[in-house]
Amino acid sequence: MITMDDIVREGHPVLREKAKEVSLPPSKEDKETLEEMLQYLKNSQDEEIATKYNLRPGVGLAAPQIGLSKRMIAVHFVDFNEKEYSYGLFNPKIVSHSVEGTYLSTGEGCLSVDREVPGYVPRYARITVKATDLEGNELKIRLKGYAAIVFQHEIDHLNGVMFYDHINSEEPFSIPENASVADPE
Ligand SMILES: CC(C)(C)[C@H](NC(=O)Nc1cc(F)cc(F)c1)C(=O)N(CC(=O)NO)CC1CCCC1
Ligand SMILES: [Zn+2]
Repeated sequence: MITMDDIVREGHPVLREKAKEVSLPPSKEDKETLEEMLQYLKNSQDEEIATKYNLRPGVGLAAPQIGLSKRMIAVHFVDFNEKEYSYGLFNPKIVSHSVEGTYLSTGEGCLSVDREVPGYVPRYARITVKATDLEGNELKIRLKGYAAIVFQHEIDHLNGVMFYDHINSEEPFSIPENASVADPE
């Protein structure tokens, strides 16, 4: 099982690499790794297991965060409107996005970053993602709000981008005027 010991922290070069496409159909090994990434998120959100294995509760994980420079991400969360998202995805790609922006009023953190980095992280408010799931289905997923933020955060990891790269260093709590907060009303 994946534990916090398997999660690389900022400073590790793999977090700044552009991850490689996974050749499809995926090898048994790639499929198992992606399943383990999804299982980490489920375990981390289970009070008992998270406590027993000292797991930081996560909503998303990208393969580079376990030292694997491959275009694979896992997400597992419920959004502000109680909609559930649970996916293991190969080669996710943002194929279109809104002009409007969004951000979390709490800012963002990262399983690979053991410190608080204050500031708003501007994201696209709506995105359409194409990817292949664990069953080999080609998906086209339209996302908005918190879900759009999580997917953008994870896909950024595949391109060597960390959330704080988006924070305005002069004015960390400034946001583009066409951005609205993603938090629940
Ligand atoms: C870094 C961390 C603070 C752990 C963040 N979790 C989070 O924002 N909230 C959360 C997590 C739960 F499991 C259950 C719950 F109710 C709330 C997170 O998982 N990530 C994923 C990550 O680091 N991926 O690489 C960071 C989030 C910041 C915005 C989107 C993802
Ligand atoms: Zn992260």
